[in-house]
Parts: sequence; C-alpha cells; structure tokens
Amino acid sequence: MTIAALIVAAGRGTRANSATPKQWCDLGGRTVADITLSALRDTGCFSAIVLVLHADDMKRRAAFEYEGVIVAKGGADRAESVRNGLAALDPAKVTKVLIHDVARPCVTGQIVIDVIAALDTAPGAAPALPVSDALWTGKNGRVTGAVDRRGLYRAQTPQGFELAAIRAAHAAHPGGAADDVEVARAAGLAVAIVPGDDDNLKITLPGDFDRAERILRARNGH
Ligand SMILES: Nc1ccn([C@@H]2O[C@H](COP(=O)(O)OP(=O)(O)OP(=O)(O)O)[C@@H](O)[C@H]2O)c(=O)n1
Ligand SMILES: C[C@](O)(CO)[C@H](O)COP(=O)(O)O
Repeated sequence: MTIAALIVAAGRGTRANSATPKQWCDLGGRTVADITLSALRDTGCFSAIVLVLHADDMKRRAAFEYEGVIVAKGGADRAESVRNGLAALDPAKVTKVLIHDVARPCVTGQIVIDVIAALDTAPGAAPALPVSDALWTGKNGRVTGAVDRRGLYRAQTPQGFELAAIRAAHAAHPGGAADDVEVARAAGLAVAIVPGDDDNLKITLPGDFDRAERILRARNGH
C-alpha cells in the first residue's frame, strides 16, 4: 500500500486580506507552505507528495521539485485544483491519497495516522469536530432561527481516500463541492470520521496567523 499526500496551495487567500497569498506568508521565520509540507513529510507516511500551485506561483516550483515534491497547476476552484493534483499521481504506484489544505500548517501527525488507519475501514476518512456551540440562522443582524447542532461536524483536512475511488468521484461530480468528502459522498462512498483537533485551524482570516504561530511556538516549546 503506498500513500500520497496532495496539498492544495493554489488559492489566493483573499479573506486573509494580505498582499501576499497566505500560503507564502511568514509564520515564525518559515512560510505557511513550508510548514505544512514539513508537517506532512515528517510523518514518514507518504511515498509521494503533490503540491498544487497557482499559475502565478509556478516560479517557486523548482525549489519544491528539488525536494522531490511533484508540482501540479491549480484550477479555478479548490475542486479543480484537487483534480489536477490527483491527475499527477500514478495509480499503478499510489493506492491511497490524503488531500490537505496548505492553509492548515498546524496539522498533527496523529491526525494523519488516524486518517490512514481509518482507510482500512472505509474508502474515505476525514477529521472533524462535533459542533459544540448553539447554531442560529440570521439575517440583517438579527437571529431568525435556531438550528439543531446534533449530528453536525466541522470538517478539517487531510481528507483521505482510495485513489481510484476519489478520482472517479471527482470525475463524476458537477463541481462546487465545499470539500472532497462532499464529492466522495455524492458518489456514494462511505467516509469515516476521525477526531479533529481545534488547533488544526485553516488560516483564513487575518487573525488566524497569530493563532497559528502561537500554536506552533507552544508545540516547539517556545
Ligand atoms: N482554486 C483554488 C482555491 C483554493 N485552493 C486551496 O484550497 C484550500 C482551502 O481554500 P481556502 O482556505 O478558501 O483558500 P483560498 O481560496 O486561498 O482563500 P480565499 O477563499 O480567502 O481566497 C487552500 O489551501 C487553498 O490554497 C486551491 O488549491 N485552489
Ligand atoms: C476543505 C475544508 O478545509 C474543509 O473544512 C473547507 O471546506 C475549505 O473551505 P474554503 O472555503 O475553500 O476555505
């Protein structure tokens, strides 16, 4: 069984409101992308790593390829970037793939191990956290209703799949899915839920950089 990691890094990070796309921003002296890549590589779980880059970032590909990373070109949305990354993997060599957001540099080895282990029980597996707050609907600054939180989860990545299954699922999907689990479920694939980690945040908004840096510093004993 050979497992690949696919890191989607072709977004522009518009919500982070940074002149530099968030994956190239600095966290404690390293870029978000380098931290995320190291976090996955250091698990020792992957026989191949694909990094999907925006066309404007292809000037960076040589440095990653020098490190043995396979670089693919991103698409107009996350799903297309995933498809392009999957196409860069050889199904004769890779049986399973974990698809991860470059914007989640605080991912832990334990989550990676848990997702891989859960793939022995289902063709898909992904980390998530149960919703622990009350949920409302709202409009124009007013609460319009309450939503039952029971059975709701906050999805994280890496999301793992049998490679052939997720490739077929993406090929059949009309597009617009929020994540690869949605694509997998649309194709009828069972997806196991593994424990997520509140520290496995997705850097999305400006304040997320400081939080991620605090998490990483605390982990490194600083
Ligand atoms: N066309 C795209 C869009 C997103 N992503 C990746 O998908 C992940 C999750 O997307 P998100 O957090 O929304 O990143 P951005 O699209 O960059 O952020 P924004 O929506 O704020 O522009 C990120 O690692 C991002 O790089 C991608 O590879 N290709
Ligand atoms: C894939 C994901 O991180 C799972 O929570 C999330 O769907 C990405 O959402 P975004 O709007 O593309 O950041």
